[in-house]
Amino acid sequence: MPLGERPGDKSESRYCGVETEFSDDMPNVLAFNLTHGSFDFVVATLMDPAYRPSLMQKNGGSSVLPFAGSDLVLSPSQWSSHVVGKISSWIDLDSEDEILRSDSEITLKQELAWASHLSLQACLLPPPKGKSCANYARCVNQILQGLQSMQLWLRIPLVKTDNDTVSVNSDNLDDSWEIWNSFRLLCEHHSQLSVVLDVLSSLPSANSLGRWFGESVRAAIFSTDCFLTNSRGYPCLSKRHQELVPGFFNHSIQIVLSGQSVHSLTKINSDFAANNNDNNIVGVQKHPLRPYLEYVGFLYQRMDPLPEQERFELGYRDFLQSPLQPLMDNLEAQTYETFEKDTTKYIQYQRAISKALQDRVPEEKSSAITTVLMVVGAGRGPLVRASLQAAEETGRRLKVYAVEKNPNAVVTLHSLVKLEGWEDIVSIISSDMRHWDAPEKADILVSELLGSFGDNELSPECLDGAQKFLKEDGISIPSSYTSFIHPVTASKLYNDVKSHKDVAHFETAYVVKLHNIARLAPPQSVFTFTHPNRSTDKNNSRYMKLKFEIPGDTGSAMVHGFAGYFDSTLYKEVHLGIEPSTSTPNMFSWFPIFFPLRTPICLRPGSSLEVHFWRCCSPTKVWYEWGVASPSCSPIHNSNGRSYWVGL
Ligand SMILES: C[S@@+](CC[C@H](N)C(=O)[O-])C[C@H]1O[C@@H](n2cnc3c(N)ncnc32)[C@H](O)[C@@H]1O
Repeated sequence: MPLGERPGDKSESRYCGVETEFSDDMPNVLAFNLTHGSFDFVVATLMDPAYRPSLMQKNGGSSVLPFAGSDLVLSPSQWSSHVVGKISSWIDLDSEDEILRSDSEITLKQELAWASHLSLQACLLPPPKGKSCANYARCVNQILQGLQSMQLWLRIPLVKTDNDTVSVNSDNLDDSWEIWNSFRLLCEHHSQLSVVLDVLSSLPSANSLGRWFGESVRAAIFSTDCFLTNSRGYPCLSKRHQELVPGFFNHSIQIVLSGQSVHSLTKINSDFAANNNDNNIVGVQKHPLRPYLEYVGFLYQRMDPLPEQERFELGYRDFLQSPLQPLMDNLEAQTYETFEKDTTKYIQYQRAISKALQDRVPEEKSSAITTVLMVVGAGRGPLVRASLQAAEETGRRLKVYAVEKNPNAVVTLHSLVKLEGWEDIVSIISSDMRHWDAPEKADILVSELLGSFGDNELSPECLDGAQKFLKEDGISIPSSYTSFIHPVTASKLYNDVKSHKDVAHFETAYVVKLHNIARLAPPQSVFTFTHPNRSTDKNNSRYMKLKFEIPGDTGSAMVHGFAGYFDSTLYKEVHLGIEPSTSTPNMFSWFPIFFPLRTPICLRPGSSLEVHFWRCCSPTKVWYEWGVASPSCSPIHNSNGRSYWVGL
């Protein structure tokens, strides 16, 4: 039984497992923990802990390996849905002791072969014993090469001691993230290798915890030692631990409970019997960890339900999409329909247009002057509608030209004008705005040609062409837009890009609803474009060098790429954008953009990251190039736009 569906959150259930001792009676382990204890799965030791291959040989013992029962004791679906295999915790593949090392390697291989035979979904690997884990990683890496679909979860204690005196490049050996990082680097970021965090009673700083949300963390093990006791004698967590649990749930990290009950069950059991007025319950004791599970369930239930839009977007989380090319391609009806649902965007445009109309025509002349407004890139008409509503709201007279180069959207525009009775006010022009020979000049030019990175759908090039029919003192809405980036840990995105096994995918920017990422520094602005552009030099190429300072208390972190955003000033103080610190609430037209790095770069606490971004233009295309220069150099990505470009 999952921890339950919260009201309004039917799409996402959360599960809670329990770590169990070795038992060769697996049906009983499942009955006790799942049926009686209400856990969803067990993390069960697969092999008798006393087993050592060298002892078996010496004693000439049986060749039957001492696993926890045969495969037949549970059904295949019970094994795969309810059991995570736990690899013997004594193994130490980096021990100085050759016999122990060899025993460990043999046992690891035997246990993982058995787990594959049982079709388990995942196996929990014990934490590396010391700071050096090369031989352990080598052996796991060998196994990963031939593994079908099973996941390997490396157990890592959640430890980072604060050390204010850490200097750049010093080995901060008190940070367990370093062990994980070494291990996964040795295993080349294998996508079937992930982390399980062992949560301890004291927690690292919030900054340092945040790093883990960009890593592939599958579960968090809470030992009963982490729990405090509330005034009624029941287990509860410290405030910081309490805050961590919803963070785990939000990032699809399952909770596993472990250890012996350290809370007196006498009272809890008598409460249990008193609350269950059922004769059959007499003599039935609660599962010793049930109060802990109920507490975790309580923390889950009290989380705020996801807003409707977030629920709708669950399927898009961390899913890479190619950015639209609305200039080169013609958008489909479905895409326009999605845009048109974003009422927030049109409300912002309407506010901007209203202000511009009021500034353009004083109240006393409102019935005498007709403002010429051109919507360039009108799509199926929502900005035409917003313009007409702004005119009505402000009492200004309007003449509208709706310019659109997509012939299919022009069909919709014609039927809309007829349907709404706009024939006298709105003229439809089926043309590319860059080549239209306008019969008169506009007072206001309204467009929405913005991509997730602002200029990436070639708004600058289109508006440079269109501004020839804007009056000298005319207004462009938007009046400017700026792109932003910051470095992120995003191991899922990195692995998804890597799965294509080519350079081209690493040199492509993706639109993605970022979720399981860690933001390593605040965003900084990259390129700004202002309209109308009255300068004589219409060069839209840009170059920017940025330096990000990594906080000293975070610990080291991995950069897998850069998250990109935009903010646009529509008119005066009316803006619209997705840069996290100023983003327009309840607007969903744009997900962020992601620029990957071919090789992730490790950042030390207190160090700085120097990155270079270029916007390059040729007569036929526009593209970005990017590269890191410090702390180490990456190749320049997307040289000459060889992998990713936007067509003019
Ligand atoms: C992002 S959509 C916005 C559509 C509409 N304004 C809205 O808000 O739903 C951009 C529109 O501009 C059109 N467009 C892009 N470049 C254009 C150009 N050079 N000339 C005319 N239309 C263009 C596209 O076909 C598309 O319909």
